[in-house]
Amino acid sequence: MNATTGRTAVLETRDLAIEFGGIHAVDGVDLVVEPGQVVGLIGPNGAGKTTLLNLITGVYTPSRGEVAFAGKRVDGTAPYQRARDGIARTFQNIRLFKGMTVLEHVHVALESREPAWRSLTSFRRGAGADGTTVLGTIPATLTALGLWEDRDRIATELSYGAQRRLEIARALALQPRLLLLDEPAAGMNDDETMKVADLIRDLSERGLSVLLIEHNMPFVSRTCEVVTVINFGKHLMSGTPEEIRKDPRVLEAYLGADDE
Ligand SMILES: Nc1ncnc2c1ncn2[C@@H]1O[C@H](COP(=O)(O)OP(=O)(O)OP(=O)(O)O)[C@@H](O)[C@H]1O
Repeated sequence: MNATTGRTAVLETRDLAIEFGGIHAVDGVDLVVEPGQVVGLIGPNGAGKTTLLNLITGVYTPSRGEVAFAGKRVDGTAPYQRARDGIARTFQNIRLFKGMTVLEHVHVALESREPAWRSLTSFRRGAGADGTTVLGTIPATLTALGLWEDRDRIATELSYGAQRRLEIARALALQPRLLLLDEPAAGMNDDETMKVADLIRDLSERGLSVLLIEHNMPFVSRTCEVVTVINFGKHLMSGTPEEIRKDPRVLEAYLGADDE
């Protein structure tokens, strides 16, 4: 519970950590995402950003610390359970199915959303087995992502940017409360990048909470209210995009990295 707002955070990690054979990939990170907030996660290559997402989604089990989703501890639950609870994600490397159309990808996500017994008896957060997503209907979702015209095309034959947009559409079909995006703007041109940024703002205005990893600072500035910087697996600072851009600790972290 946030002492200032009195609201329960959608996501809260406390002292979250994992090590791989002596490498402290994530080392005691506290992170909060409030309802409807877009939080950016930045840091040099190898800082631990994707590993943090993998801890939040349950791909990895933490060596210490906690993950709470909507006020309830979820560390220890399986990734599929967290997805059903309302945590959806996209990946740094595009993961689409060969031979499947755009529309089929969204339908598969929709069908995986509920256990069969539950979709017969109830609906969750205003959506059941009726085909609704965060953006209303599937056509509305695909239209918002500029994919409706391409709905019958084989997904892997789309442009790289369109494939990334499809991953977001697919994640939205899970009707999440928290959307985790790993470099959503990678491979997109400037126009596509800004359209996706505006879409993310729109989603947050509809109440969706978003945690995103991104290196593209104009994109981060346009979408995120708060940015958290991690370096060597540790929380370095949090602030507005403007505060982050000016902070000497952040500049130093990036300059100190070989490949940034
Ligand atoms: N499964 C794993 N086994 C061993 N080491 C790992 C594993 N996953 C991540 N690491 C290590 O953890 C550290 C953090 O990696 P991670 O991919 O989380 O960084 P990142 O901030 O997402 O980097 P990038 O911006 O390059 O994607 C790196 O040193 C990486 O090599």
